[in-house]
Amino acid sequence: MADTTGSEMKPGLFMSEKSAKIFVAGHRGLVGSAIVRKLQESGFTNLILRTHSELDLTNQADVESFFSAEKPAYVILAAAKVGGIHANNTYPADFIAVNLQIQTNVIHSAYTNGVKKLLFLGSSCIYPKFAPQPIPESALLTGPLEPTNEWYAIAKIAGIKMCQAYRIQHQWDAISGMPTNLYGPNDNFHPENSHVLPALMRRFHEAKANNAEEVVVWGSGSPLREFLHVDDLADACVFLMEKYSGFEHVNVGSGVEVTIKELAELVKEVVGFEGKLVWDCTKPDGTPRKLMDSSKLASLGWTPKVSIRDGLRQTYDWYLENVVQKKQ
Ligand SMILES: NC(=O)C1=CN([C@@H]2O[C@H](COP(=O)(O)OP(=O)(O)OC[C@H]3O[C@@H](n4cnc5c(N)ncnc54)[C@H](OP(=O)(O)O)[C@@H]3O)[C@@H](O)[C@H]2O)C=CC1
Ligand SMILES: C[C@H]1O[C@H](OP(=O)(O)OP(=O)(O)OC[C@H]2O[C@@H](n3cnc4c(=O)[nH]c(N)nc43)[C@H](O)[C@@H]2O)[C@@H](O)[C@@H](O)C1=O
Repeated sequence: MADTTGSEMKPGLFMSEKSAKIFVAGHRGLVGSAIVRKLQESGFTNLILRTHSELDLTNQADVESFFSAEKPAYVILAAAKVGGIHANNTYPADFIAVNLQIQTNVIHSAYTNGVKKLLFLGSSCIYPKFAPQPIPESALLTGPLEPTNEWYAIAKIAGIKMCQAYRIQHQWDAISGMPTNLYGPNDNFHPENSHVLPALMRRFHEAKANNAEEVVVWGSGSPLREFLHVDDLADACVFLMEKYSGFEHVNVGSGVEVTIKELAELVKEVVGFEGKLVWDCTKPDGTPRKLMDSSKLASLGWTPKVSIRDGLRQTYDWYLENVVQKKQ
């Protein structure tokens, strides 16, 4: 029986192959665009990119044709159906079906077409609602999930397990990273379907522009969330492609958490809104806390660099230049 952890695979090839074909799935998104920036900054010259309209990753035949024609050497899977607590709670069928289809198609076709290494991205929501904090990788599947996003979480857990199954049966180098809540340029600023940070940034900006007296924030404000700037995540993804070839998924967090109330006050300050906050407790809080233990990644030698205050300022500057000014 082969080594079930696939540990015979040797990391350390990726950074030496700057002309290797790398398929970044989801390259226009928050994470995918940051990964493209990081790979280009690192000197990679042969990125294979396809927009959603050029290649619908839920279409198995089209994904197989793409891989058969392009034969990328590496794949970073940052394409998914993604949204905040309201979107997850409202469209459970889309979140489980689309994500299972995308990841199953990409992981399988990558393997059958000779990709050397694939990085799958899950999320911190894979862990039980009341997991021990900070949450170690070993907490996976040890308790009930958070109901507002369990459908998305199940899809992501299936992605981790699929990577592990291909490592066991085929000795194929598929690895999984579990990012915490992310933010930064190219985020989704949709008023209803986005995550909390971009939602508040847009809402505070519009309130300031309209001289509104108050801004509604969802929930009680008491949940805690860990945030990581997407440039740090992209750096961690390239780091994992180079340094990690292991069976278990790897948490990718900042280790810094804030309450939603503290986050709202921070965003309010960065945007410069001077009105008051009103809390809409008809909206769900979701999981009370999901601070991850990222010591496994730290032990490999990676640490985050962007502080939340600097990250918020940089993201708001980007929002003003790329969203607000474009509308004028
Ligand atoms: N944002 C966050 O806070 C976190 C994100 N993650 C994970 O990071 C990854 C990327 O998320 P993020 O960048 O935030 O998401 P985005 O929504 O910003 O980007 C997702 C990308 O996937 C593309 N996509 C979606 N469906 C399809 C499809 N059927 N075929 C082809 N492309 C498709 C989208 O294209 P288009 O927009 O044109 O449809 C988009 O470019 C996901 O795996 C997510 O689970 C993990 C933890 C936190
Ligand atoms: C990334 C990860 O995290 C997601 O879960 P989440 O962290 O609960 O997502 P969220 O950012 O939407 O909410 C965080 C908190 O913030 C509060 N909140 C206040 N006001 C707004 C608001 O205006 N919008 C939103 N979305 N939330 C708000 C909201 O009530 C909640 O208490 C998964 O869906 C899934 O995508 C996943 O894997």
